[in-house]
Amino acid sequence: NLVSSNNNNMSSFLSSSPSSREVAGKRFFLPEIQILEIFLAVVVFVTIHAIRQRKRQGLPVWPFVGMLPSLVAGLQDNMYEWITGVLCTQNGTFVFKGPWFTNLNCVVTSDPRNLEHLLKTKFLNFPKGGYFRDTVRDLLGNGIFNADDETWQRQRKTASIEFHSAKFRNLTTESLLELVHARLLLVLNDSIEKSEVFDLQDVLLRLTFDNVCMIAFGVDPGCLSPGLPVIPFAKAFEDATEATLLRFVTPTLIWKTMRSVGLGFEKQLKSSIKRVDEFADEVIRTRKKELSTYSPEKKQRSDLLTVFMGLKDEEGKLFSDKFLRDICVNFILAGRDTSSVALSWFFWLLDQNPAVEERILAEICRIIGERDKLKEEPAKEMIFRPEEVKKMEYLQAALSEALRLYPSVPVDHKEVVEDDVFPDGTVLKKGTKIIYAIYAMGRMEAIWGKDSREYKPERWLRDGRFMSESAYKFTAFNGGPRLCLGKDFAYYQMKFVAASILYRYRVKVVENHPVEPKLALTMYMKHGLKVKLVRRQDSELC
Ligand code: HEM
Repeated sequence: NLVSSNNNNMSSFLSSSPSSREVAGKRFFLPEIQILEIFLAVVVFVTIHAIRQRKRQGLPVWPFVGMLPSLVAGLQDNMYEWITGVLCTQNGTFVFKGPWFTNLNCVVTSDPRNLEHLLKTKFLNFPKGGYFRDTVRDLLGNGIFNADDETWQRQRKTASIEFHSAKFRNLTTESLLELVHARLLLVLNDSIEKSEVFDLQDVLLRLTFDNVCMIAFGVDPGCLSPGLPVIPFAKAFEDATEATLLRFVTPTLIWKTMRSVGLGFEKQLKSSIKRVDEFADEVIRTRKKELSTYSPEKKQRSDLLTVFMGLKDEEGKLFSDKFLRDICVNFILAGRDTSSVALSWFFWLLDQNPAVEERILAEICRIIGERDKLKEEPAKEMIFRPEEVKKMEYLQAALSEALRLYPSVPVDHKEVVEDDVFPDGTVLKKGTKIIYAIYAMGRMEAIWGKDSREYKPERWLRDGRFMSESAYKFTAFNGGPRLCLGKDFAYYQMKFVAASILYRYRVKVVENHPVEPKLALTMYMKHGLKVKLVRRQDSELC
């Protein structure tokens, strides 16, 4: 019946007059036109609604994908600047809404009051959390960087005692002196003799990698050597951190599946971690042998591995080899690149601010001038002494100012354990991820005043003396109980390296060399820092 009635309709349509055909045609197309109209109306409504959300939430919120389109657009350029822009319009905090099917929802903040709440006042309510731990566990195990609660506390306490001991301070100053005078200056001299342009960031990364390995493992991998060789352990470490980073931008289910079948970057991660582990196992095995027999080095060793090997856990047992490996790998990660990227941005800023460079040189000359007053024999080679480095307060201000504008760790994160409310009124639900935007904090007028984007070391000085800022306003070294353990050492390292270079050379950045941050957990210069050195004339000094 249905078929015949349809056929009847069709034949009457074909045999009818043009006017009745038009009417029937209109009737035939009407539903499609209506669907189109409704669709357009919905699109217009959703677009207007999404764009109106921008005022309230900082970014348009789209159905299904939330704020993802804005994030993708932000990623095309400088993502840190994009976050800064949104935070400025939202008075320092906004809630990022990710796509429905992902776990990208988070609260982003740069408000110092919230930072104090997060890092100090309610410290226990904001651990690194399960998501972070799961994502980096293969590389970092249960090391300090990745641990919360007692596991973290135990390592923090022991490492903190060690970092403040005289023996450890000697290790750090002597290893640095050796690296700068026997290696760095030779490489730099070589570049002058060959009149070569080179990547200063790469050279500095090699220096700090060797240095932190000497501190953590008591072993020098030799990355900073003539010819700048590729060192398998350093390469494996770099590959492992890069592949781990990819997990943060891949849905958990996908990278876990890739890991279980050994696919793509997960395959590379597995093999890099294996190479890191082989190196660590070899060092641990050799050290155990050395410590079990008499050796003259045994007494002098004060690296972290040797210190932790002599300690026992809460059950009175020696730490397992795996735990010793985790401790060392975590310290290498923490101290590997942070000081070198900070120094790279510092040298780039100096190139643009010659007046600051002049003031640093004047300070160095004044400090070493005190040697003349004590009628000391002029040294064959100028080696700065720890007490002289400490007196370089303008240099410390210039480095802090570089870290304010280019913090080595541009964003960091926490997870909420129990429902809470930020001092600015933002409601935090259990399980929410919190991103604190350290880069944005360094550039906000609300925090640093109208000249927030200018490079002005003077803002750190009161009556010519360096004055540190609140860790919740200048968050480059984190704050509260998880304040960077290597902060004092990092300043010493950066000051010693910067003064040793600047005293001997002018560092000229190659004209038109592109400078922009790389999107990574550490703020590397994406294209390195290509420079040429010019030897300083005696007339420039003092
Ligand atoms: C300019 C240089 C440095 C900067 C800007 C810096 C910054 C930071 C930041 C932001 C954190 C917190 C990370 C987090 O919890 O997610 C941190 C933690 C840490 N840093 Fe540094 N760091 C620097 C150099 C160093 C060095 C040279 C070492 C060691 C030799 C070091 C050792 C550590 C350790 C062990 C932690 C973990 C502390 C904990 O969780 O209790 N840092 N650092």
